[in-house]
Amino acid sequence: RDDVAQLLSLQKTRLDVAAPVARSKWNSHAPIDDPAREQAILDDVAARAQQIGLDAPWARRFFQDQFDAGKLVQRDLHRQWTVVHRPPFADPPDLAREVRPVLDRLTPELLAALARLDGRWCDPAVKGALDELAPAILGADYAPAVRDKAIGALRCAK
Ligand SMILES: O=C(O)C(=O)C[C@]1(C(=O)O)C=C[C@@H](O)C=C1
Repeated sequence: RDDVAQLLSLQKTRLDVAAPVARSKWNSHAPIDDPAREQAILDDVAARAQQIGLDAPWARRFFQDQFDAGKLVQRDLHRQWTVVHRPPFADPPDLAREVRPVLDRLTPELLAALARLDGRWCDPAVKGALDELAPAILGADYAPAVRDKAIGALRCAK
């Protein structure tokens, strides 16, 4: 249960970075989707996963889900700001120097949390903890669609 809580908290911390990314891109007009950046993270994830004995294709899928969940958050914010004709932010965060390093620090922490759970997604205790804690930890601030996207790879496949 503690391992699940820790994983979900790290996922929440990563999702919380979507808002500063969105503010930076609102000012710079950079597209929300950055496939080259995603590819670079996924290649790093696959290499690190192998080193710690995690299934690399599965780890990629998990991180793709984290990108997609974050992009739902970014798009929703941009939609709201478009509706109200929001002017540029006065003090936007610097994407490369301030925001992406936060995401990069979370990558090995997330992988370690995943490795601790060791693929036990069908273990009743893990399933129960996920069902109970995902709404509490992720659902506190994020819509069900965001939460479900973020935990897609953690669901028992049986
Ligand atoms: O770094 C960015 O530009 C982001 O928008 C963040 C992020 C991510 O979650 O890591 C999400 C979407 C982009 O396609 C690339 C990466």
